[in-house]
Amino acid sequence: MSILESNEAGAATSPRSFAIAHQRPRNSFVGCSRITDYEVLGKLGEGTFGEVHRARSKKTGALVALKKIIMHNEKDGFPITALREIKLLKLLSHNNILRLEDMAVEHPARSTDKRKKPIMYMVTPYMDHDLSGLLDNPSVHFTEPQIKCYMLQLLEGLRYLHENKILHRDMKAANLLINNKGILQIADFGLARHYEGEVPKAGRGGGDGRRDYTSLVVTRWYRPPELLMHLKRYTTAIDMWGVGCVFGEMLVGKPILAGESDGHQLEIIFDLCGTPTDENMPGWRSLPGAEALQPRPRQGNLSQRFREYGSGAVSLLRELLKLDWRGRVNAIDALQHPYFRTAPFPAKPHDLPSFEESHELDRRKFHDRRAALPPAPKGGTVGRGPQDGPNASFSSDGFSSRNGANGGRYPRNSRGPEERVPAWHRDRGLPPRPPPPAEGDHPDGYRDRGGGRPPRGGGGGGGRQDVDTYIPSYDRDAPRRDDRRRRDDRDDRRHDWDRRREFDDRARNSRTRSRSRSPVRDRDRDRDRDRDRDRERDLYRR
Ligand SMILES: Nc1ncnc2c1ncn2[C@@H]1O[C@H](COP(=O)(O)OP(=O)(O)OP(=O)(O)O)[C@@H](O)[C@H]1O
Repeated sequence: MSILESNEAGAATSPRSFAIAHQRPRNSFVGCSRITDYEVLGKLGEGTFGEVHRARSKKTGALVALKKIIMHNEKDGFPITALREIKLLKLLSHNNILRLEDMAVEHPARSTDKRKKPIMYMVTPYMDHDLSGLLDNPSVHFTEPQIKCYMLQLLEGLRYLHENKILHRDMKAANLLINNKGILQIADFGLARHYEGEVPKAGRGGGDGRRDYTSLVVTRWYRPPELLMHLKRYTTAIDMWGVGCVFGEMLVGKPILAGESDGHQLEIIFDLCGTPTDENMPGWRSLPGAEALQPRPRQGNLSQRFREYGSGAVSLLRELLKLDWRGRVNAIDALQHPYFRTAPFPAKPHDLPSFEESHELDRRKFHDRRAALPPAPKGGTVGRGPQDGPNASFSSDGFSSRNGANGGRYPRNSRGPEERVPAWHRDRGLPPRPPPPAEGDHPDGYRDRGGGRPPRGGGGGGGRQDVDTYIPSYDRDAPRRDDRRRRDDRDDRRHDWDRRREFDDRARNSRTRSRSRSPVRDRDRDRDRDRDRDRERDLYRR
């Protein structure tokens, strides 16, 4: 039975039946503890919600992660997005879904301001890594059996979510947590919601959507073409596209579709998957965001770009990155793909090696470590081939397969100009900081067309393709991955003016935060970004 029971018309029933249908044992959620029940050990990451800390339970001795719930606008009360995440996580029970174990409350000290509200923390088991942090660690090398093992777990988790009528809507490497027992868990349900369409069935792809949702979901690099073209009646297939991006990222060691704006994102998708046609993406022309599109005809270079990872990987990637969302493979079928039944076979989680912790904040450490490695001799990498260097495996398309995935099996035939640069000298593809949305853009992705009202109807809002709908945040000192989405688009039930206000505050803060006090450092950083941008552009032009 589905967690979210639906009536005959397919509409959601009450939260009560939602909870009744839930199988999770009662004793698996403590309820509300005090923060003093935990010993805080250090910061792991900074999300849009707030900081995430590592801690130890004083009662059980278990290591946990405490995610602080930030009240962006205190007078609005507890954020609805956090409530959604808590509600969903309390109900979910699967080995590949992060488990919410407790909520902890921190009361302000008596002497302080009486108007201060208590701070709430979500308590989840501590996971040693997030996938993007792990991929940033220059000493980590994924093997093909390992990639298969993570992929199977990811697909199992997603099959469970989709069967239970839940859309994750923020599938990305940073939201996949991995522990040193080889277990992968899907995290961050701040954007997740109940799905009211048909659950996926074997051999039937994602099917058709039944109702409209906001199209401003999913971090840009992992956002499928139908969302970039503002389809509102979307399906579970949006999460499957994200799985395809994560799969490609595990193969090459860095994000495979790192767009700099929504328009650029579509362009690089077309480079990889081909230009949409009535055959490969039926109905695309009538999507609101496709009105102004005149894409240059291309066949797509997916097979060529991923050739070195073998035909099985290419075939699965093709299924996951299908432009046609109705025909895109679902999790049930992806789990049956021959890729997982051909040698080298998937590893068992307990057979995987353990790694040094890698979280969002560790990335700075890896960044510094990579910078400290000896520079490559100019014009070549003599003595630093795949066998010699710590991560020296190169790819002809300019995407570093620095994992040396499959224990050095990859890549086979790469002999392009980029391979003259050692992998550790190549960034994982950080784009320059995109500009904030143009004046008049609404935070949920539609543009004000004079009347100031959102467009109506099945397709939702058409937006300008050169407008960013997601403002990433960067580290103070170093540019960081652009896979962190602003959180203010998370609640499609909030009023637009609330979101606008929160969005403006956030954009202002992130602008101030991103400038350091040192003009020299700012200048160097801007120069680095420009260089990275030029390099990325060159890569995409190929
Ligand atoms: N249970 C956990 N164990 C270890 N690290 C964790 C855990 N939960 C979160 N983290 C770390 O904290 C980071 C931010 O967590 P999370 O994505 O849940 O926050 P968020 O506010 O939703 O972030 P975002 O703004 O990216 O959506 C993660 O990428 C991960 O590095």
